Amino acid sequence: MSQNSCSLAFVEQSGVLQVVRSRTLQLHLGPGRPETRGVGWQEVRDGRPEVLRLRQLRDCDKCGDGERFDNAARFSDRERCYFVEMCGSFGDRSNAGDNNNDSGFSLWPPLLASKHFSYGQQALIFGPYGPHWRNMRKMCTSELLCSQKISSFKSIRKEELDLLIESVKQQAAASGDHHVVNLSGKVKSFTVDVICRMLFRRKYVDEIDEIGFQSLLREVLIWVGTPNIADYIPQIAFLDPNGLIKHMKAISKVLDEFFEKIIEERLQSKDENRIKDFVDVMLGFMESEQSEYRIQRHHVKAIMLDMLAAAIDPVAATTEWALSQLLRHPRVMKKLQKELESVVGLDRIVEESDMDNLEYLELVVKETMRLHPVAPLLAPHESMEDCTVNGFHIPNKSLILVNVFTIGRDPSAWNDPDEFYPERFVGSSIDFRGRDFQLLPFGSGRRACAGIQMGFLEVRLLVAQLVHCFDWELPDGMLPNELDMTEGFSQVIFRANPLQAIPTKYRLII
Ligand code: HEM
Repeated sequence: MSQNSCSLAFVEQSGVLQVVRSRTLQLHLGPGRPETRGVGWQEVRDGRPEVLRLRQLRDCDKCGDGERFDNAARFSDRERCYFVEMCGSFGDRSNAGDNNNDSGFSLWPPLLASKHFSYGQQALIFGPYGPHWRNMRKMCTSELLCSQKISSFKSIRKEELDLLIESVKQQAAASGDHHVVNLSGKVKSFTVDVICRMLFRRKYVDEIDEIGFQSLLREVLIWVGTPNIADYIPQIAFLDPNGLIKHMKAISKVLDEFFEKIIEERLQSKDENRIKDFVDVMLGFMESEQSEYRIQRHHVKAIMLDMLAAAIDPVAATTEWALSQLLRHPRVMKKLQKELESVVGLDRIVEESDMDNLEYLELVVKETMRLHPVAPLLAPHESMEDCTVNGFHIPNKSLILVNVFTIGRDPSAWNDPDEFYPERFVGSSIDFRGRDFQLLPFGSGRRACAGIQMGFLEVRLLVAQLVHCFDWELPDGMLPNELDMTEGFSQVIFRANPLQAIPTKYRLII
């Protein structure tokens, strides 16, 4: 019998697991849907129950495939895992009694991938909570992802949106009324190009770049998401048991050379008049003695990689799901188009300044993020101190997985939870910024998404432009309710198959 199953047997026989289960069931039953809510919090003293639990969840919820959850389960060598399915149990910042666990859950478990792709956990994502992380987080939120900086890149977003709309128009014109557009691909290209221009002012396209930039990024995300035996058993990491470390080292070397080239070019050219991109801003801090941000060259590179990893897929996936839901719900699509007609008209394109007046658009995006949180278990968190949640003791160094997918479909929190119905938010104060625990697409607390403002803006812009400029139809006479909504696997939950649709009419009169 392996050591793991031995300890499991001991735990089962000694009744510890049972006690924990029944105590959990009696006292802490989560409000999750019946088929998944066996426990609100589950304590696991061995890896296997956790893996089982995640598999059950996958089977019941269909919110991703096995690999996704195997990834989460790879930390199962840890002594304990807590699986959060309860609204109101995670990161409550109200300081109300024992629900204030934000500081307790601010760590991310150290993975080997984070060592190789984060310059030894020197960046924001993967960075251990502490003074350096706080300094990096402050720099990112106050200097790079703040409102002022984001709006300084307005012209970039406009240029890229114009290019997107023009390319759809041209494709449609070239092949008549029935040209099928790969909306997923278009949206993804937009997000890549925008973040590249914000970061280092250039677009990197596979065909023209010898490194194959997008492929490289894809590789990083794949390796970060691939279960690594060395994460289970750190003692054998030096043997590189499934060869991942060798691959990660090779990719991080190529990336490092790429980032070095960008930094060198930048240090050589001193054009003071241009709008400062993220690299300019960070190099400015690096060179300044007075800067409050203690940052060195490897931090600049680590943040570049963070931004590329964090800004592309979540925006692309959320937009893809929003457009899919609109195609499945012609009533909602028409209502959104009506709003765009009345707020913007048909004689000009949507501008960023219109966003605040497009209330229904906001509801559509909120409802999309409720049903399709692109990180359904968020990132794995780790407790950094003993704490108590709803009377349940969580020891230090426990893995915390928050099932925002189930929370977003919890029937005790939402009427008709599986329905796509944006109107449910009319007159409701529920927001997605981490204070309302029914809706946590960006996480909550100190480790919540640092790019909420930019992400929310980009998703609304993309959806608004595509729906304002064109009428859409599904290919091959497919009916709206026949559109496949199966989720695929990646670090972020995209559609399993790209979203394809036909732009049947250009609606604007310009
Ligand atoms: C709709 C778009 C987006 C969604 C749904 C989203 C969602 C998330 C989620 C769920 C997390 C993990 C939170 C946790 O585990 O508690 C996260 C982290 C993060 N996101 Fe986003 N994100 C989006 C867009 C962006 C954008 C555009 C950026 C900008 C670069 C960004 C930057 C980050 C960063 C830096 C972190 C790590 C924060 C930390 O560890 O302190 N995100 N995001």
